[in-house]
Amino acid sequence: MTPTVSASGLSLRYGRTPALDDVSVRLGEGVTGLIGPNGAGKTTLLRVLATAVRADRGAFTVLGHDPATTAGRQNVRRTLGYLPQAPGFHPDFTAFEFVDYVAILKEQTDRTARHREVRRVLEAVDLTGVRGKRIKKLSGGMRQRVALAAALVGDPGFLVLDEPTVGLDPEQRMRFRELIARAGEERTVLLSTHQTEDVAMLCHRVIVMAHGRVLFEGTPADLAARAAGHVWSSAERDPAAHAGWRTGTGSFRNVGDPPPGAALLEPTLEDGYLLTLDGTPAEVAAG
Ligand SMILES: Nc1ncnc2c1ncn2[C@@H]1O[C@H](COP(=O)(O)OP(=O)(O)OP(=O)(O)O)[C@@H](O)[C@H]1O
Repeated sequence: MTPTVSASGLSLRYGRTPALDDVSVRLGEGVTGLIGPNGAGKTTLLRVLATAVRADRGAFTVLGHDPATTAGRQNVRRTLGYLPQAPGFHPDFTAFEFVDYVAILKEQTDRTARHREVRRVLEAVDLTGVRGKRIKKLSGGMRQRVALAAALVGDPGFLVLDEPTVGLDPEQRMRFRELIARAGEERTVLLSTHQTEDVAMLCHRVIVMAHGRVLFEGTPADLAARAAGHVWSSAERDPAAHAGWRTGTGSFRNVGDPPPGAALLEPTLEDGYLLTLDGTPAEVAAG
């Protein structure tokens, strides 16, 4: 992987809380998923990389630009599309007006070229038909697409998406995944999510964070493989399992250290994630 975004030793404290604790990551073209429990530091990492907040320590570069200098920071911002966790829409704006407003903030001063760009990004997220509608009248899924369109203005090389699939129904989520996959074809996308399914279906790399630290960085297959030999089925709940639940077939699926002779199951990414959070030694997969 040729890294397009590299961060090393990022640390940031809020009072006594280490939101980021010596975080080093490398991203390449395509979609990288960032998963971790509430308070893991995902949003903080995205905000640092989006130059919305500065780390106390550490450094990073985005497509060769170093935000440590004013000029470098400006270049990082020019190459960036950011979809924050709670996009601040003006509800009376139409979809077109909102994206146009973002395009103005992104220094697109030529009105004709800017409007062409606004139409392009709204088309890219399939919102052409409702571009004149007020945002308050759009569904949650459509609003998320307006926010994605705004992030895509100017064709940024680095797209930062903070939990973009939250609150979407399964069909909307599927459509949104399609759009993100398309967006990731020729650029670097970092996507924070609580859905291991988003990662399994969409991401070529995955980073697991907890307590401000990176616990795993590698491919989704590497993460699933961490649980090989640690997932088994049983007729009754196995008290030795770290986690276990009754499945639709009535048998239990257990994750942890199996008893001798257990009926081992093929691990999923979610199994690997659960075991990683459960204190498996921190590991960074090669590549
Ligand atoms: N502005 C802030 N002021 C004080 N503490 C903060 C601030 N932002 C984040 N924190 C704390 O930093 C830690 C990391 O928070 P962060 O929002 O980055 O986690 P997260 O992984 O994005 O969580 P979630 O999945 O719930 O969005 C948490 O303990 C949080 O309470």
